[in-house]
Amino acid sequence: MSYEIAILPGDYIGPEIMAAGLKVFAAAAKVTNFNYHTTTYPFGGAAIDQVGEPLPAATISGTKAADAILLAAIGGPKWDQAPKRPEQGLLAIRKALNLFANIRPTHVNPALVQRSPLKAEIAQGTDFVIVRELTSGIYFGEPRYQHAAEALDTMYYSRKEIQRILKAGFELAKQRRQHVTVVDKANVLATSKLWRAIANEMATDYPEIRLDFEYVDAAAMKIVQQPTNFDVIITENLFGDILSDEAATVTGSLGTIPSESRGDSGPSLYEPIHGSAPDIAGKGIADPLSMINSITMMLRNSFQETQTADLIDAAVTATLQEGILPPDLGGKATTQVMTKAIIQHI
Ligand SMILES: NC(=O)c1ccc[n+]([C@@H]2O[C@H](COP(=O)([O-])OP(=O)(O)OC[C@H]3O[C@@H](n4cnc5c(N)ncnc54)[C@H](O)[C@@H]3O)[C@@H](O)[C@H]2O)c1
Ligand SMILES: CC(C)[C@H](C(=O)O)[C@@H](O)C(=O)O
Ligand SMILES: [Mg+2]
Repeated sequence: MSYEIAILPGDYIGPEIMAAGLKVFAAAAKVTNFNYHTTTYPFGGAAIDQVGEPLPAATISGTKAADAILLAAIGGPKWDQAPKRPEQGLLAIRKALNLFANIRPTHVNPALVQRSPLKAEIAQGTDFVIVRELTSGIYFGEPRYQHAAEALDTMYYSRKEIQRILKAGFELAKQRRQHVTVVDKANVLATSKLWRAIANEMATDYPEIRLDFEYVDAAAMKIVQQPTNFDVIITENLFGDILSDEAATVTGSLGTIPSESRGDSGPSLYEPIHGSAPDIAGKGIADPLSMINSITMMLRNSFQETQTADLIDAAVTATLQEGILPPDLGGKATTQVMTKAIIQHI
């Protein structure tokens, strides 16, 4: 049995952290005899440069046929004025593969409590997951236009779209601490009012789950004030985008957080939640942990390969405990030094 993994290195620090992650993966897989095969596809700005299109047809068909997809990050100033931006490719692949549920964990690693910008007593024990709706909402709603005098975006949600993301969140909460917080703006937005109504209906199917609601502005405050109060946050596309960068920072750095984007069937896509970090690209200092953590998330969730994932996780923790940290976590270790140190622990 060998798994087929589609690799999308992307732009700026994307190829740097992808290379690091794949080295760590290969070292661990060798020890556990885990079999896999990778195929690399152009995506994002790199694909615009190669073929004039951020999501080429071959990348769609190759990723669809794979068992899982690893993406590093796309975008950057080089393509900011391009007729089609790399980000359009990212939205398009999420839509093409129906990856409506985006799972973004916020876990404060005990080895990194001191790196959180929050006081240690507030940060420690933080362990929640943001379940972000990924293929609808204001990112995709029609009509949309930009004219010189005015512009329009539309926030749209159908009942079916809300039901399936809420279900994903409730099911996840069943395996965790049975607590769901739906984050919305139901004091203003019609879409949020529908989310609340459907969440309350669905709650009757999940009597074991404690369900509460927070307005997004208050939730943004509570994520830094009492992050341990959350277990599973379910929220719409744009709110989830914003809150997940905030939540990531509580853990010490945006540079460590992975994500899974999944649908009802077909391969999941695993990627760091951060972007292509053009400000540090080419300097060799990108934190590879977000990519490495995306690989362990893939191993656990798509392949049920806990042995290889545990091996990598233990090597990462041992490295951090030795005080080998990248600059975003307050250390001096380059991407290469981090990668070598982690491999030495495998
Ligand atoms: N999924 C994706 O591919 C994705 C996600 C977010 C943003 N983007 C794109 O990335 C580009 C840059 O966006 P941005 O600068 O607003 O956000 P960003 O997430 O790339 O960077 C924000 C800050 O975090 C730092 N950072 C991020 N990842 C890091 C890592 N692994 N190690 C160390 N530091 C890290 C950066 O140096 C920067 O200071 C934009 O084109 C944006 O659209 C892509
Ligand atoms: C690059 C951008 C389109 C993307 C998003 O907003 O979804 C990113 O910020 C993310 O969080 O994956
Ligand atoms: Mg984002």
